[in-house]
Amino acid sequence: MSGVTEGEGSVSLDLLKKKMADFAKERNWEPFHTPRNLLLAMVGEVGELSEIFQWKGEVPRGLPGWKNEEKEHLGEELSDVLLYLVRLSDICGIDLGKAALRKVKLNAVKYPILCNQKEF
Ligand SMILES: Nc1ccn([C@H]2C[C@H](O)[C@@H](COP(=O)(O)OP(=O)(O)OP(=O)(O)O)O2)c(=O)n1
Repeated sequence: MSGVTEGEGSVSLDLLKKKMADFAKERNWEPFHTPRNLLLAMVGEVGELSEIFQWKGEVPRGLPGWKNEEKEHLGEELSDVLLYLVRLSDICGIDLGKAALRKVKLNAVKYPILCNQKEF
């Protein structure tokens, strides 16, 4: 792995991957970080993320009116989902960044821009 730094700028998937690997190793939790366990943990966190929006009705973009604590909580749950996804990909030997870029390309082929959408 190269270029794993913790600067003020953007955060790389490689950095998160290393952080999660170190976290598990330092605690001797590697045996528990199996694909199935990580998948179930991630789905659990998706549930916690869903609870934040549950019963709120439609929420406008940017979350106007939300308290700082609510936004911080949202950031925590989004992060839990991302971290487990990164770890799951790593454990499965999938380069998540590469796979996602490939998928973006596939999506563009599957859903071409139509003429009447270009000015949107
Ligand atoms: N075996 C574990 C347990 C936790 N974590 C890490 C990944 C997640 O980012 C976070 C999840 O921790 P919790 O299970 O304590 O979940 P929450 O932080 O959501 O706490 P709570 O469920 O109490 O709200 O910790 C991990 O990598 N491996």
